[in-house]
Amino acid sequence: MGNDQEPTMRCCQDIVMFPWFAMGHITPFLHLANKLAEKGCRIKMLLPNKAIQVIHHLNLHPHLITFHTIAVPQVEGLPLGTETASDIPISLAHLLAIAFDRTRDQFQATILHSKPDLVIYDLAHWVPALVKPLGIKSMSYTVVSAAGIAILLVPARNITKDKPITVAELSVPPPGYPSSTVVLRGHEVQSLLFVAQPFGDNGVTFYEKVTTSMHQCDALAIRTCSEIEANLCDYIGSQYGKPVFLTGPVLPELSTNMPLEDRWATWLGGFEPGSVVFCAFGSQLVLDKDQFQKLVLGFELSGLPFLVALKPPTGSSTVEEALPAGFCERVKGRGMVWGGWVQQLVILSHPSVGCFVSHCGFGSMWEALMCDCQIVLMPHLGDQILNTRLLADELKVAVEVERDENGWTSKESISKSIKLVMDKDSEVASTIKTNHTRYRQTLTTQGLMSRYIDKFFQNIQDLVRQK
Ligand SMILES: O=c1ccn([C@@H]2O[C@H](COP(=O)(O)OP(=O)(O)O[C@H]3OC[C@@H](O)[C@H](O)[C@H]3O)[C@@H](O)[C@H]2O)c(=O)[nH]1
Repeated sequence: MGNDQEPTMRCCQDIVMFPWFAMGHITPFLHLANKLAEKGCRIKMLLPNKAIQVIHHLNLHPHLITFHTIAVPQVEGLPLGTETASDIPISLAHLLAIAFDRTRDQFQATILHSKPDLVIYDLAHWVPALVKPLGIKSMSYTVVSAAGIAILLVPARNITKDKPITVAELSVPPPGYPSSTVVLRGHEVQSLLFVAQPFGDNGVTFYEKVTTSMHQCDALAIRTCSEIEANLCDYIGSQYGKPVFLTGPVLPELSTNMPLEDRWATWLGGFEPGSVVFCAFGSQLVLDKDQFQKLVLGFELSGLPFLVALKPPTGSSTVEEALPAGFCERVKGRGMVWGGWVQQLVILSHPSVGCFVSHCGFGSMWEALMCDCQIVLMPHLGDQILNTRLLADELKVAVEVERDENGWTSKESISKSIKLVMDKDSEVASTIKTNHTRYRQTLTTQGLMSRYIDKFFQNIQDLVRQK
């Protein structure tokens, strides 16, 4: 515990973590906790009970990382028993945000009792005001890319309740924005207008929540690395006028030595090295039936072997019942559409897999960068679009599937992109392969990730020592 009498001797040993109630946030917070525990920190994570049940097995240091249950209050309109974003459709997330803000008293009681040196949190914009008077430092930790923040969630946007942002304003990057490639195009802006909508107690908007969180804390942390997003991180730092500490992507140890399920090992083993196209769209996305059918028809049209792991589309209880007529017979022996969870990381490292078709969620973005498959991207929501621009247009390690001005894609566009990256004689395929190899080698350099954690650990020590 820090010693207020001897500020210069204080060290950051006791940390409270309070992530937004979504598994995509809670899991990376726990990965960071594991890394900090390796350095001797004691971490208390404040989480809903259901989340604790789901992730407790990922706690590698139970004697140092403890979970403290936060009861999620009932909010009108939120289904009974909702505790995390996984329990509800995305359209109800704003109600969960109200419940999240109403856990403030529980948070405060825990802080008063534990008196940590540092609170690491996200989206709980009221945390700095609660902990500062107690002499406790606070740090907002962004677990999505810097790209997902820099163009939208910065003070230069100046979105207020009285002056909601228009599509035209959002189409132009904010003043001083450092990239001409990581930008939004046409129809994509529509999907980001939600930032000006209420997302929490007392009508606070998503934009206010994030910008207040990032304004009022003592330092910012982002789960990325400068090899990929230096300019965007610098821009965020200059916008908020405070240090930005990078943790690196903090991926769990790549457990590719974990055996692949027999079913997939046998199936993939039947194909030539680098020939199979693998597709998965993360843990949340549910396509509508038309999009789902176009997608699988695109794989069929490519003529290549494929393994697609997707949730059943809207209105179907299985993927089988949603497949186009005659599809199974036509792709028999070379194509598989699976409606359940698969071991994405292990599959990506299988020698037969040569191409990854991804929605470019933040986790998948890093997994794509680290594997040696060709990458084809089909983003659907906010940060996935910006991650896609980063990989396809800035780093030039991937190809994005063409969409029309309504955001729709065709089976021909999907097949064209897959064939383009899989054609060994195509210049595009060879350029993205070369660039991808260069970034992969940089990111997998021995010691790179641990240097990020060492530096981050030092950063938080220095932070808590500041008056
Ligand atoms: O079948 C599967 C599907 C997915 N996965 C894993 O699940 C994880 C998915 O995480 P992603 O961040 O890529 O995507 P999600 O859609 O689940 O995330 C969500 O939060 C992060 C944001 O960037 C995304 O925009 C949002 O959708 C990856 O680690 C992937 O390897 C599997 O292991 N098997």
